[in-house]
Amino acid sequence: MKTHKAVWAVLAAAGQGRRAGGPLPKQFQLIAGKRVLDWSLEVLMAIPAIKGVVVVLPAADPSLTSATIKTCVGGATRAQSVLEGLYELARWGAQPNDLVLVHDAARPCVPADDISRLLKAAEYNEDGGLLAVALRDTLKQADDADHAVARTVPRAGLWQALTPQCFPLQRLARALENAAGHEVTDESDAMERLGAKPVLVPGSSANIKLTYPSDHALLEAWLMQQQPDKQRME
Ligand SMILES: Nc1ccn([C@@H]2O[C@H](COP(=O)(O)OP(=O)(O)OP(=O)(O)O)[C@@H](O)[C@H]2O)c(=O)n1
Ligand SMILES: C[C@](O)(CO)[C@H](O)COP(=O)(O)O
Repeated sequence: MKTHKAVWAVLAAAGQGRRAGGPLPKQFQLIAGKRVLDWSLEVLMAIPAIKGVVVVLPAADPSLTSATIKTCVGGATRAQSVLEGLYELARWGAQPNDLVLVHDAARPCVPADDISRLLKAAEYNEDGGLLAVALRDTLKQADDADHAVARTVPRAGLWQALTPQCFPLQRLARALENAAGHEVTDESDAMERLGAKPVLVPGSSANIKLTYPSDHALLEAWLMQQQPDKQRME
């Protein structure tokens, strides 16, 4: 049964991008003619069900604000930044049972279709859900000392978590508050700690996160395909 009302989004863009390097945090770097953050925001804004988006930034910047976009300042960890985004949504008028899509600004290639399928799944599962990709390569556990293989890990049932991840606002806020002081790298982990069983929604393997400098070229190739006119000009 459908239990939720409006749908909102939080775009996490308050990180420092240490692993990606560069003169600016990765979400502000230009790829295929646009900031990574703007590519990601554009996908969210194209989903008709989304009522409003809170963009969580490293420092105040009202320039992104519009009737459907608000901004707030994030925290030291991704979890703290997302929590700030949820508080901003509540101040904006979002209701406790409303659904919130949380997306990494550093994942600009997420297909809109994947988000729509995630929303449908989360609307019918009270514990929410997340986009994910089933592990496809053989998995090795390394011996920390010298990178020798300690063992092969059975990969059946293992998935890589992507974003967006989608949960009811109030339960997600409580889960992230409860996880304070623990290392939680995604919303699902915080929810799982409270006993939730979010549903895994198979997503596109193109939805990679800009994490290391070598990811830049992959993202650029994908995003250029979305912009055939620009590709022809260059
Ligand atoms: N305190 C933080 C940390 C991360 N993020 C956001 O969460 C997303 C995914 O996080 P990650 O790839 O770990 O980004 P960074 O923390 O910026 O990267 P790094 O760990 O390399 O510094 C990014 O869009 C990032 O801007 C955030 O909003 N607030
Ligand atoms: C939320 C996330 O993108 C899911 O894969 C990821 O956990 C972000 O943090 P990480 O530090 O890059 O793992």
